[in-house]
Amino acid sequence: LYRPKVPHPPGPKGLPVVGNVLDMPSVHPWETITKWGRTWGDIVYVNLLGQPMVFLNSVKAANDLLEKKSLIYSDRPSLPMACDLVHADWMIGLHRFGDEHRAMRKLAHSFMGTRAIAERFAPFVEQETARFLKMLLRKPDDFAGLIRRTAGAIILRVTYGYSPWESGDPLVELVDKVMLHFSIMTAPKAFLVDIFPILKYIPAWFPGARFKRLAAEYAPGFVAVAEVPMTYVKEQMSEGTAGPSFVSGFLEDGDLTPEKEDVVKCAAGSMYAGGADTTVSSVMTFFLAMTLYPDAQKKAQDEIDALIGSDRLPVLKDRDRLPYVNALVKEVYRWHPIAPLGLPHTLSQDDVHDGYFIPKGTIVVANIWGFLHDPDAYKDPAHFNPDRFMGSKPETDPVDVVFGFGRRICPGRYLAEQSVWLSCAMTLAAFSISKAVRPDGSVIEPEVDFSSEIISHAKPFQCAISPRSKSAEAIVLGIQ
Ligand code: HEM
Repeated sequence: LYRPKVPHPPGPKGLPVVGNVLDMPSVHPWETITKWGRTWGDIVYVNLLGQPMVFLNSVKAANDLLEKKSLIYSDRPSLPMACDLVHADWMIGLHRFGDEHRAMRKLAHSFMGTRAIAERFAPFVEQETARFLKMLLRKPDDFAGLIRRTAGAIILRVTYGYSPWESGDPLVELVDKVMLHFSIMTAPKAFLVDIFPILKYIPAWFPGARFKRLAAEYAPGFVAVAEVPMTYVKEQMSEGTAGPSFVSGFLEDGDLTPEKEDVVKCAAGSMYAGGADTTVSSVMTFFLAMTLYPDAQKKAQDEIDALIGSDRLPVLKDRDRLPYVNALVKEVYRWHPIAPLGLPHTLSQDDVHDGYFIPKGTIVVANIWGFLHDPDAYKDPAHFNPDRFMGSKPETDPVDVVFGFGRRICPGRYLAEQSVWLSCAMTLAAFSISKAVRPDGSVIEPEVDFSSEIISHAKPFQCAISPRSKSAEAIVLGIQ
């Protein structure tokens, strides 16, 4: 039968066998992919050691493939290290597309899948964020640790009814370790076994099989992150002391089968892991931006003073009343999206799109950073400027893309939006953030750089954090 040859989408020409491996930088790959977009167009095709990959360089291309054709563009890559050796693929984010994934997402959706449902969490988010301010007053230099603890506290409270300790909490530390390993394992072709899957069968003592020993080291954390908090809820329930939570709500159901309990455990563990490291990155970016852009900070504080007053802290109900603060939070998401390349999707059957052939198994990556730094959509994109979202012709809302696409869109987005907004608004109301100063009076310029992992973080930086006024300090001291 005659079949006309349909070409792959255009892309940089690679070398025989290894393909484009040498073209793919490990530092800030989104910048190179954006350049490829300028040369090759919205859909760029590359081959990494025989693995076809497609990079989407416009919101339209991401919507056309990942939203409109989401039935076939919603699988995840099979990662031999993460999935076959560490067995981390019980997590929603790594789980193959199909009935189990759908069942976990359904549970997560019923728990936090709409803005209205997520609003039930407002009291927890407000209480934990207010506690964050109180701890920040005492330990301003530990702002990074306190941001991490607060994200952990919010997700652990809503998912398991667990309140972590102020520092050194075992569950916060456990999930941090697990997410570090998650980042390492999800870097493209991070381990030899990801390039040559057959290697998963060699014994751990074999020369070059370091990945096997690492897999054995990582695996228990991925079991514990699902089991330990689940056991905690069960113990609390048997003692009659369990607070309301996602897990206790389901465990109270008399008809719970062991299979359904397993789905609850995996969905809960996925939310706990997904919520631990993500909002942290956005709030750190907020602190960095406030250190560097005092005018934006002052404008937001003036708005809070004028519209909320200085005798109380903003709460989630104030969101619609603070347009500049809202614009500033949007700019935090845009300036540095926490997942610059989202999470990779995988195509589950051959597709022909716009005259190009994309084979089954292609890894499809949305260049979210590129969308949000496109000079045609955002004027002077490297500059942190909340005003771009004000006025009668605001630039496009980054929230439309930062949480991903289609049937894989972030299930925690409404909780995330609440947490990030409140951390920014409450911090702005109570504190002033500026560049740190050395004992000799010289100013410490923070380095503006972000890590290149799948969840990208601002590199550690210093800033000075102090209460804005005596009355702000008194309000923070009065927090319970
Ligand atoms: C600023 C905060 C956050 C951002 C920007 C963010 C962004 C994302 C993105 C881009 C994806 C990949 C979507 C795709 O594949 O197209 C994702 C997936 C996911 N997120 Fe979030 N996220 C955030 C916070 C959270 C929180 C707080 C939770 C948990 C409560 C969470 C849980 C998850 C899970 C479980 C997945 C995997 C979904 C799947 O594969 O079906 N995220 N997120």
